[in-house]
Amino acid sequence: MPSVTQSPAWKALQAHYDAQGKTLNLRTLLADKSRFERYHATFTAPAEQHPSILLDYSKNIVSDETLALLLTLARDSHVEAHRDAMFNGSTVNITERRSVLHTALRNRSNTPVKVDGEDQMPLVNAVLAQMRATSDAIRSGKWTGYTGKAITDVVNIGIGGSDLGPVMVTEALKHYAKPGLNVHFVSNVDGTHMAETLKTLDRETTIFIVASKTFTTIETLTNAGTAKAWFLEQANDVSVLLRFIGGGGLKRGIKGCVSKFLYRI
Ligand SMILES: O=P(O)(O)OC[C@H]1O[C@H](O)[C@H](O)[C@@H](O)[C@@H]1O
Repeated sequence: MPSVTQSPAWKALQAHYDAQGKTLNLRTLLADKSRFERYHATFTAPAEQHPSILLDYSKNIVSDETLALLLTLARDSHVEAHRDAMFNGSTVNITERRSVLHTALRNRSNTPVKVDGEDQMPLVNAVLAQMRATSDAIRSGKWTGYTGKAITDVVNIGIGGSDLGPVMVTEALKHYAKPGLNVHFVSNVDGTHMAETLKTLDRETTIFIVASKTFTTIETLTNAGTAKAWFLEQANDVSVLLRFIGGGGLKRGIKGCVSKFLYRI
């Protein structure tokens, strides 16, 4: 594949930067009172009347010409075709030779997303419903710890994307969190991270989530093993199955976790 920096669109953008871009000044750009009108976009959800998301890109150091050249570069690089391929379930993850279906997870319109001719939406909706049922059961106190006490602490064990995603969602939805239900994240394989977290927890009121796409990640498996050993110091072998929820590749799963508590991601 030819390098993007050799393309005419890139060269035109570079020439524009050398001639004018370097000296563009935000104060001068913002003096144009109609700039915001041209440099913003809004999103209105299908069921809503008013926009709920505003993207204001007027504060970027770009002129109309820069923007036009950037868009030409994006079009010439087939960004739109790549975007469409991602949304329709094509194999865009070329290293793992698979589609990336995070877009399907957010597809509330439910339009079919097909992989090898098979619509993935029923599976996505089933897992979302399963997750809703689990979180409702924990929040309402229907699911208790192994001695019957309500859950007070949830520990997410995962690293990389399997840590950052849950952390981000928890931060973003903090407002809706249930008071008294604490969430912890253990990602570091350095034993101190798990040890310091466990120090504050009660086995009778703690539940663990093991998040992993592959279930081969050594840090995650090591930390899950440590947590399991800690749990079994007091609980019995059967109850551990119910206190660990695995998220990730269904096929591999996690030792000591029944399939009912595995969530296919
Ligand atoms: O979700 P997992 O398969 O356990 O992988 C967790 C993480 O492992 C490594 O750190 C990779 O570099 C990350 O990209 C990945 O998110």
